[in-house]
Amino acid sequence: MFQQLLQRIEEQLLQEKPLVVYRKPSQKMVKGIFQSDSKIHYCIDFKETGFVFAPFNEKGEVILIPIDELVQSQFEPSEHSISLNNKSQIDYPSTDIDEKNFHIQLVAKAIDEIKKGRFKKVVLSRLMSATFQGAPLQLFLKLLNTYTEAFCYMWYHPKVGLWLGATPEVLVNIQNKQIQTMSLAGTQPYTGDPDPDWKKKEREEQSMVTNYITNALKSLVTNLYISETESLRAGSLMHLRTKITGRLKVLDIKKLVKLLHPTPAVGGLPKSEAYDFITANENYNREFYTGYLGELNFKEEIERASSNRNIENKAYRSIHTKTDLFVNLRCMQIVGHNATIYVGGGITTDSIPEQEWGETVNKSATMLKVIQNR
Ligand SMILES: C=C(O[C@@H]1C=C(C(=O)O)C=C[C@H]1O)C(=O)O
Repeated sequence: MFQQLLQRIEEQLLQEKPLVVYRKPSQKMVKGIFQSDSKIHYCIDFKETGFVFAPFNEKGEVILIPIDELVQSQFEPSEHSISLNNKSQIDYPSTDIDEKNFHIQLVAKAIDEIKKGRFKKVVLSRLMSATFQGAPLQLFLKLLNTYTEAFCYMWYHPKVGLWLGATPEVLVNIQNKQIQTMSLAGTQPYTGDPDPDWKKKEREEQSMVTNYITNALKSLVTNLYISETESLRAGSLMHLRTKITGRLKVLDIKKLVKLLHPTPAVGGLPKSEAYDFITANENYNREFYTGYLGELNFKEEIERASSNRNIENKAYRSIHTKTDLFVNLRCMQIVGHNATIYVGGGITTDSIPEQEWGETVNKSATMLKVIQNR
């Protein structure tokens, strides 16, 4: 069965038609969505059904792959999955000294602006290049094997390109009017401790994200619930996560997504000042990195056991509409045998530029491990 899905993906790529193949965190089901033509469809009012792929730029167009054909199959991660603990195994591509200096100076400039009061937090990123052997589909299989707790995907559109990723971050899950989101920020390498100590800088940086999201949601939801903050492992990294749930007063996905994206976990705070700083200073276009992607308005049939209401003792079914969107992190764009890997980190007044550089190097390991089959 899984073999059939792989064949269908290869066929679609050969025909240069749009597709997305993905697996949600902690699930075994891999879904492939195949578009029957090569057009670019856009998501306009978020009432459409399909797989969305949105850029970081809020004003940029959101691409939609309609569900012309859906093929799904269970995937069993193989026993030979890649080890996530051994940092020394990675061969980091040599960096140009200018590249490193540029990032360090960029972080220093942001810290200055924070001290001047222009904004409180900004997420700064960079790209790096690496070459790989084999086919992109091989890389996707390695992602599935390695990052079982992440949302793993391969997305392709002949007019846009090919992207792969394994993200730990949910933008929002919506089922009927019930929503779940998260504030994810703060990073340290995973050393084997599932609940490490966190410094004040990381705690503050993450709580800024939690506060932003809860304030943004206040007017839209009832029953707002904020969980305890916990450590979350994402491959060879640890983050701080707080889950936030609520019930929408009115189901308006467009409004909700507009409010959440980009969260201060990938943009900054205040939103527009941080955004302006990023676009004026980062020196490259993030495109779909730190955008979002996932299922929009998928119909899901839920079968429930018989109840008193069900006299004939049949299971009864109900149709739910579900939206599951993820933030596009730990991702790369593929052209031929070259991968462009995108990495960033949150800057606050307590940031140390050299360490922020190191954090982007650590984050690049997520994709490099897969590229290098380490
Ligand atoms: C921006 C990235 O990650 C985000 C930034 C984090 C941080 O600043 O600690 C942590 C998780 C993500 O919300 C990235 O992975 O490129």
